[in-house]
Amino acid sequence: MIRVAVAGCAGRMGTAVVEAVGTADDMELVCGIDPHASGQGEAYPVFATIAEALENADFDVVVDFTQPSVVADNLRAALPAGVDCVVGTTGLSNETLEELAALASEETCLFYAPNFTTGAVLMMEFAKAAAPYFPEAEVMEFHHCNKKDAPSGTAVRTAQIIAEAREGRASEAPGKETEIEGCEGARGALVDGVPVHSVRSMGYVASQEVVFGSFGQTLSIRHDSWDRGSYMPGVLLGIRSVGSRSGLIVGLENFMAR
Ligand SMILES: NC(=O)C1=CN([C@@H]2O[C@H](COP(=O)(O)OP(=O)(O)OC[C@H]3O[C@@H](n4cnc5c(N)ncnc54)[C@H](OP(=O)(O)O)[C@@H]3O)[C@@H](O)[C@H]2O)C=CC1
Ligand SMILES: O=C(O)C1=N[C@H](C(=O)O)C[C@H](O)C1
Repeated sequence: MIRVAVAGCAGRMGTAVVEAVGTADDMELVCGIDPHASGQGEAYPVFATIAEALENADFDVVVDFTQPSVVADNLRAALPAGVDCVVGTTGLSNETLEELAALASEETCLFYAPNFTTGAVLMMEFAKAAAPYFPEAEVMEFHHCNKKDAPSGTAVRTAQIIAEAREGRASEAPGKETEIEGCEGARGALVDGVPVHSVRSMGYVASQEVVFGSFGQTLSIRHDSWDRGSYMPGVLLGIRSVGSRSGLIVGLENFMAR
């Protein structure tokens, strides 16, 4: 049995992870961690902080779906204690992830996936394949209005992948210099030179469209998550995979079978 703790267990994603882990035959939900969970009605122990959980419970893996402002401190506590970390919380830079991974004991794994759906992973792979053939690329992402970070982690990763595949070639489309005074932001945020546009609205869970442009043609690659259940097979795959890996691993593609 893989012994699992879920940080952010009272949140939108944490609630779904608790349920998914609870139904997996090879996993045991040891505890939740969330400062605002009541700890009363839950069928499992809940601690307010990861420090309390590490002191009072024994688990192999912590799954973190908390907030950009707290995830780094959670990892700073878990990694030196030899607990493998499966991280979905977005907002950490590659540099911070590398610094945190250096705190891990030798056999411990820090796994971060900006998106746990197979569809989004494929969207990014298709974008990587298309990028060298198109002079222009823009990323539009659409999320529920309670999301705390913008751009999304998926959009940041997609822009990085496109920039790498373009090998430094800059976009030829008119850029931020064309924004009208007082309307700055109209051309989006530049992430590694790729404009990213973030929409926040009721009605969405998470969607992203990557639009590539060339002479007389566009190519649109779109992915939609309409239910948080879409992330759960990827989260469970991450939990099952980290025990046999060590160091920093970024992206669900590292564990997906072909
Ligand atoms: N990688 C992926 O595939 C996905 C990633 N995400 C990311 O996951 C993160 C969480 O998203 P979502 O579930 O919507 O957010 P929520 O705000 O619904 O959930 C976060 C939970 O974490 C709690 N929390 C706050 N501080 C701590 C702490 N120190 N320790 C433990 N728990 C804490 C919050 O409590 P309180 O609200 O009371 O502060 C809340 O209950 C975001 O960064 C989001 O971008 C989301 C979906 C998919
Ligand atoms: O906050 C969310 O909901 C999501 N966050 C992740 C991100 O920032 O990319 C993954 C997915 O888009 C849902």
